[in-house]
Amino acid sequence: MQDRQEQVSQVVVTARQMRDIEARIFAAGMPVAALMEKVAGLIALRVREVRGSRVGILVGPGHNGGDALVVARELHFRGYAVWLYSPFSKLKELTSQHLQYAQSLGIPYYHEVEQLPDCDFLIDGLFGFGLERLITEGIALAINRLNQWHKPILSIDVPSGIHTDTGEILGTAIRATHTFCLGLWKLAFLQDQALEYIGKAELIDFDIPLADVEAVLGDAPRIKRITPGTVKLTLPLPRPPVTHKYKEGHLLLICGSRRYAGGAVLTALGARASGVGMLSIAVPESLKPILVSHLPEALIIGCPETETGAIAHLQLPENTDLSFFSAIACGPGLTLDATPIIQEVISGESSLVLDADGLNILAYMGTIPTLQKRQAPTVLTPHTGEFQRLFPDIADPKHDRVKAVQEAAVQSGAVVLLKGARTAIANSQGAIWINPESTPALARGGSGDVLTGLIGGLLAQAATKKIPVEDIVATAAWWHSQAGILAAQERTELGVDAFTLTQYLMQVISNLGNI
Ligand SMILES: NC(=O)C1=CN([C@@H]2O[C@H](COP(=O)(O)OP(=O)(O)OC[C@H]3O[C@@H](n4cnc5c(N)ncnc54)[C@H](OP(=O)(O)O)[C@@H]3O)[C@@H](O)[C@H]2O)[C@@H](O)CC1
Ligand SMILES: Nc1ncnc2c1ncn2[C@@H]1O[C@H](COP(=O)(O)OP(=O)(O)O)[C@@H](O)[C@H]1O
Ligand SMILES: [K+]
Repeated sequence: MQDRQEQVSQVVVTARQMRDIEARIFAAGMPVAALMEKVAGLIALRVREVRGSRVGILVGPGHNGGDALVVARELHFRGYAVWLYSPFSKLKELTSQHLQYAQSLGIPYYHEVEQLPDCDFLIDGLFGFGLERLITEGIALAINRLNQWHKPILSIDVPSGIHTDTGEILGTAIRATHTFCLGLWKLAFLQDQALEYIGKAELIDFDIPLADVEAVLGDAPRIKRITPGTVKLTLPLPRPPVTHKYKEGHLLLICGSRRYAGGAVLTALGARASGVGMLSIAVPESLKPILVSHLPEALIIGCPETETGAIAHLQLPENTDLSFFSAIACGPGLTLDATPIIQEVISGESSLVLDADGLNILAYMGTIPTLQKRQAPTVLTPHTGEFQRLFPDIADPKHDRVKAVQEAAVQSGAVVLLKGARTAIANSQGAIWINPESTPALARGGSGDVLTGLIGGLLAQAATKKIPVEDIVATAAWWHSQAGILAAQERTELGVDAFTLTQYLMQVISNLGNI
């Protein structure tokens, strides 16, 4: 049984779902004003840990503005110098009452941003999850001006101007340095396009009953955050005391070309870190010595080469065919000349991960519909460019990455992992995992190859276990980015080349503690 904190940390909601959850709480008897008081009281406690005592408070027309006013009042009583800014003449009733009281306490109130005195930081309560329309005119100008002050801005719930679900910028938006997400993680926090505006994200848990969350989310496919808790349930640890190498999975990697030898090595090192029982690596014959020198434990299968140095066709050892392997990962460094290989592995019956040129060949051949017919699981791991080539009829993932990856998984019948700052994974039933933490240190050639090997290795080890494939892919994505984070902490964001990344993978698991 997971504890409350762990369960809450996995939940992701849309604005609509949040509103429905709150409606149940109010219907059960919790007064709206009492909830606002509780939530804003928790925010005020957090704000008091921030350095500075002169605070500008941005007040919107809805309950986000109400939250801000409760925070303003609390800071005022704690001795802070507090100034209010609100360009709105019409406020919701509860918000209006809080404004009236704040004014009665003598807290100054301005209608123009220029009137705000110099302050140490700002608190943004202009709009929360109720914002649905574009921000225009005076308010947009005010937000742009406030951003230009380059003061720390602490946003309440979401940075004002960000769409709570898609993370789109609705006209303009507050560039927060810190955002306190209230109650449950909103989807925007996991959408790449919102990240620059959110700053450091923190969840303020205000005791939403999990029964209400369950009632609203129901049985529909969920969007979930990947957490250490979910990862621990999926890792192939502890190993059974009695086992042997073939029981711990046999992964076949098919990768590399004369032009791209390094990709094969990186994929293989990612696979090695997964702990897979047996690793076989099919490469063009001329790459064999490099692979042997990097991975003496692996079985290197040298294959005949095309004139350009790509694998011409697979030449597996005697008495071996593709069904011999628990999983196959295929693609990094292949070049487009390896097209027949992709046709062969798709028609095979092993779990299959396709990446890089594997995906490009797939796009070129237009074989997405045939993936639906595969009996064994297929995992596709595109970055945005590969995604667009593979799924040209799906709306640009830049607008809503989560929706895009969901559609792709449904369309292809595969588990699709869309790479990015917040990597998203979907299965064909529409369920989604999102990796909530990563580092731009990974935006570097070759780091995706490492991920492919890691996914392949975990898939091979899970072949005989009943773990959903998307859970395994999610675990690999989390593991990969945590290694990046760890490496960046020690070596800065410039110090995480893909080889170095592979050297940090094991430490992530040992840091996880007892499993
Ligand atoms: N429910 C609760 O009890 C709890 C809620 N909590 C807090 O409440 C927040 C949600 O509050 P909310 O629903 O009042 O919406 P909010 O985000 O403040 O703004 C909507 C207002 O903005 C207006 N507006 C919209 N677009 C506009 C535009 N472009 N330009 C100008 N105006 C525009 C819109 O007007 P309308 O569209 O109706 O004309 C409406 O008046 C939530 O994020 C959290 O902080 C917490 O305290 C926990 C308890
Ligand atoms: N800004 C970023 N923040 C976090 N992770 C990133 C960022 N940019 C890229 N990544 C991660 O780095 C990896 C890059 O993979 P990919 O584009 O396939 O590179 P390559 O093909 O060169 O190996 C992916 O796992 C992706 O999620
Ligand atoms: K806000």
